[in-house]
Amino acid sequence: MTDLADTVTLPPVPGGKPGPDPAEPAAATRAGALEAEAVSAWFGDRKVLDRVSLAMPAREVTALIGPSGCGKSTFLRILNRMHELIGSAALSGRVLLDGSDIYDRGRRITHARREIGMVFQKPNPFPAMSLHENVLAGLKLGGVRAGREEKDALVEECLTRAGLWNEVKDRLRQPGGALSGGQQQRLCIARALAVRPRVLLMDEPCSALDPTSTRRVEETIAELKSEVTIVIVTHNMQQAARVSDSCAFFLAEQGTPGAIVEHGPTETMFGAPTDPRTADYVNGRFG
Ligand SMILES: Nc1ncnc2c1ncn2[C@@H]1O[C@H](COP(=O)(O)OP(=O)(O)OP(=O)(O)O)[C@@H](O)[C@H]1O
Repeated sequence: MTDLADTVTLPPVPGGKPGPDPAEPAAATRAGALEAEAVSAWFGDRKVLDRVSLAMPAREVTALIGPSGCGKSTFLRILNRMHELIGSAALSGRVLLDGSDIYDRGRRITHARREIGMVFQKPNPFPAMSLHENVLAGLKLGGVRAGREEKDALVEECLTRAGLWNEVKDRLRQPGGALSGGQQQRLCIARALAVRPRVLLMDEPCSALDPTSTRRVEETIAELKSEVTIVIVTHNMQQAARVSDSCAFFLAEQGTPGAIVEHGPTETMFGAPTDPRTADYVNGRFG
C-alpha cells in the first residue's frame, strides 16, 4: 500500500511550524479558552445539570471535582458535543471555544471533536493497530492526508509530548494492546494530540492506573498545559491539587440537578474555600 499523497497540510503546532490551512483560525484565536454559559442537561425527563457556567482559561488546567453522580462527566461530554450522541440526552446553554459557540447551527460536530479532544477513564487504544497507526488514527478518521515523513515526524512529536517516545521508539510497529495500562493511556493522549486540538478533556484519566503510571500522566499534563487547555475530571483530591490551576466543585443535593457550588484558584479551593460544603468535600468529609 502506498502512503497517501501530501494533499492536505497538517494543522500548525501552537507556537510551532506554520501550516497554511485557510480553514484554520489565525493563531491569536487558537488560544483554547473554553467557556460554558448556563449549561443545563437532561436524560429523558431527568434534569442532571442546572445552568452551569464556567470559564476554563486557555493553557491552564481546570479540574472538575465532586461526588459521584453530580454531572461532571456529563458536563465534560457537553464540552465536545459527545452528550448529543446519547439517544435520550438534551441540553441547553452555550459552549464557547475562543468566543465561538461550538453548538452554532452550521458548525460541524467533527470540527468540535477535532478542536476539543477527549481522553477517557479506561485507556482505549485500537489494540490490533500498531503504536504508529494508533497515533495517526484520528487523522485518518478526519480525512487528513500526509506523506510518510510528515507522518513519522508527527508520531515522534506526539509520543514525545505525551511522554512515551523514549519507552516505545524501538517498537512502533507493535500493537497498541501490547503496552502497559499507563503506557496505553499516554498513547491515547498522543493520539488525541495528533489532530492538534486546542483543548484536551480528560475523564478520570488515571483511575485505572497504578501510582507510577499516574505520576507519568500527571507529568505529561504539566508539560502539555503550555500548549493545550486541559479540563480534567478527577476523584483524587491530591491529584486535583497537584495538576490544576483552578477547580470547580459540582454537587447534586437531594435529588436536585448538579450545579457548581464554588470555583476558583486551586490554592483557594483547597486552602480557604468560601462554601463549607467545598471545605467538607476537599477535606474528605463526604463523597
Ligand atoms: N446515559 C445516561 N442515561 C441516563 N442517565 C445518565 C446517563 N449518563 C449519566 N446519567 C445520569 O446523569 C447523572 C450525572 O452522571 P455523570 O456520570 O455525569 O456524573 P459524574 O459526576 O461524572 O459521576 P461519576 O463521578 O460517578 O463518574 C447521574 O445521575 C447519572 O445516573
